[in-house]
Amino acid sequence: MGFRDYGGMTRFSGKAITIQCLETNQVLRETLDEAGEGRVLVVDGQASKRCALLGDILGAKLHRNGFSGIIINGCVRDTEDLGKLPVGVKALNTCPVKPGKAPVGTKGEPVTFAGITINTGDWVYADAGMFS
Ligand SMILES: O=C([O-])CC(=O)C(=O)O
Ligand SMILES: [Mg+2]
Repeated sequence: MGFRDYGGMTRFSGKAITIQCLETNQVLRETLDEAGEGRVLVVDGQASKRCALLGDILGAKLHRNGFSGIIINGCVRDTEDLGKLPVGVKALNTCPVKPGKAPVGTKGEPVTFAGITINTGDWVYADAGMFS
């Protein structure tokens, strides 16, 4: 599936919180305002490479609010800054295009990509070999 590491940590773990969205990251933005409590965001962006769902600003919030990391079936941007954060960020690729802001998507529903289904509350253990 070709997931790559863009965060400062390649090993991270925590309880999953699942999101599905397509080329818009408003549901992700709102979720990042919660207390992370070591959780891992698992975002099914449906493998779109047309825009990035996370960049330096949301990445900083991910760290500040106490999430362990994020796994995105989609793209990120601002990767130089993401790499300085002590959180995990796995994504398919980079894309310079910003996402839409429409509040469209699901949160807390099971997501399926890379051949596995992840539910909110599942424990996720990520390392450098994950999904590669
Ligand atoms: O614009 C966005 O939503 C993504 C982004 O670049 C950031 O989080 O810095
Ligand atoms: Mg940015």
